[in-house]
Amino acid sequence: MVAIAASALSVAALVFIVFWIIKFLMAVKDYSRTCYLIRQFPHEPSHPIWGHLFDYPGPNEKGLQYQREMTAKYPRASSVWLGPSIPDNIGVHAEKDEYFEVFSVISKFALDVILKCAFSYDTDCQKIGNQNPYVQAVYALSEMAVQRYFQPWFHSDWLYFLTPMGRKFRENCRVVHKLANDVISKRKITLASTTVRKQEVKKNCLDFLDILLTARDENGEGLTFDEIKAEVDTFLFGAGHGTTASAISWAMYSLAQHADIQATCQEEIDELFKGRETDDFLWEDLSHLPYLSMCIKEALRLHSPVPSILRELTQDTDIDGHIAPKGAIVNIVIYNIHHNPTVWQDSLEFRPERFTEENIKSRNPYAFIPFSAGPRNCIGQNFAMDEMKLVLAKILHRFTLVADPDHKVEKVESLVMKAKTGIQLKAIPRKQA
Ligand code: HEM
Repeated sequence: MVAIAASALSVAALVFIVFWIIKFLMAVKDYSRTCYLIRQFPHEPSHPIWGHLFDYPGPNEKGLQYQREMTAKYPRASSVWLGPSIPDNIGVHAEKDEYFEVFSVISKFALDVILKCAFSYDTDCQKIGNQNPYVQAVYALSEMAVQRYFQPWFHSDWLYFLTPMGRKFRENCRVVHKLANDVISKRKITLASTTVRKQEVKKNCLDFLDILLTARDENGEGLTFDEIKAEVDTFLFGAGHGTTASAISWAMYSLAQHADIQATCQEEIDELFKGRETDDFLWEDLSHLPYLSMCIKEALRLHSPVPSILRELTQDTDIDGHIAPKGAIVNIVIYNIHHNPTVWQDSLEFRPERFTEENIKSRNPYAFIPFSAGPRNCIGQNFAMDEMKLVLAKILHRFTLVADPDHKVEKVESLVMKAKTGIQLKAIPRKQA
């Protein structure tokens, strides 16, 4: 009798242990999958209980192929919007002779740019600013995704969505997805019904959304609504606006800190305008700003707007004599690569001459990877470089930037590199400078 009870007890104990081992393995799997999903834009969970668990794994190869096509053709799409590409609010602060917080001004600008260039969509985030529920939701989601990432106990969807933060997250997802849905649906109708848009598409005046909606594979099949939405999300949140906002803000900060370097940029820009009647930039001007380009690259190195990326190993990999197993998630810290003392002497110094052609040639190409490297590198990098050149050239043509000497700027790693209490700069109109 005792023996039967003992063996029943050990079977129960065994079942209990196996149950917890399975639970543990599922939690580990859930964790790595969540890391992956958070790396993409955290789209709205498709199921009330399972949340993201059985959703599509972010943008697929077919979609990325279209994205690549778009970036190859982008000058035509975005040159339409070369005109107003200076952050409106800088002029307002300059008139009042006051310091302004750079991230908040530039990120609204960058959101306007990507919405306009990729989707021909006017939001005017710069004017409406934080009162716009859409802008609010975008910022809140970026913050929440980072908070969640650092709280592993919330990686499980069912627990997270029971919390007030999880519910707020979901609410914000709805706001954002409503906009994506509206933009796509409206364009579908315009494409189907207006000859003007069709002619534009024929003439190749495409924006990113046109490409997604009109592209067909070899069997004549297009992307589904959900696939298009995944691509729109990647462009808007995962990739196209926070990154550029961070890069422009930090470049402005470094230039403000180095009056001599800033002045050299201004001379280069003024030279372009000699003998011209308007101060509109031409598309060709972007290839005649070598010194400004060097400053931008040095800012990308020094501040690393995307500080780190994750990769899942598809095979056992020898890293410096240590074998990292297949399936492991590896964190590649771009910021550390950009501060490797064996490559970059005095790495915390802002020195644009590190990017003269000669210096670039003598360096390992993997020493500088702000846009990552390899087959999944940033497909928006040419667009981003042009956007940065254009906006910085426009700002420096009109203003001289000065940093607030009483404000301490401290880096804080988020999805993109930010400053703990922001960056405070003043823009002084150049005639008075
Ligand atoms: C200075 C600005 C930018 C920086 C520093 C940057 C950096 C990066 C990095 C490091 C990656 C690799 C991410 C990873 O592997 O986890 C990436 C991917 C990507 N970026 Fe950018 N990016 C910038 C601007 C943009 C812009 C403006 C767009 C869109 C117009 C864009 C679109 C993308 C897309 C779609 C991917 C995913 C590519 C893929 O998975 O194959 N990026 N970016």
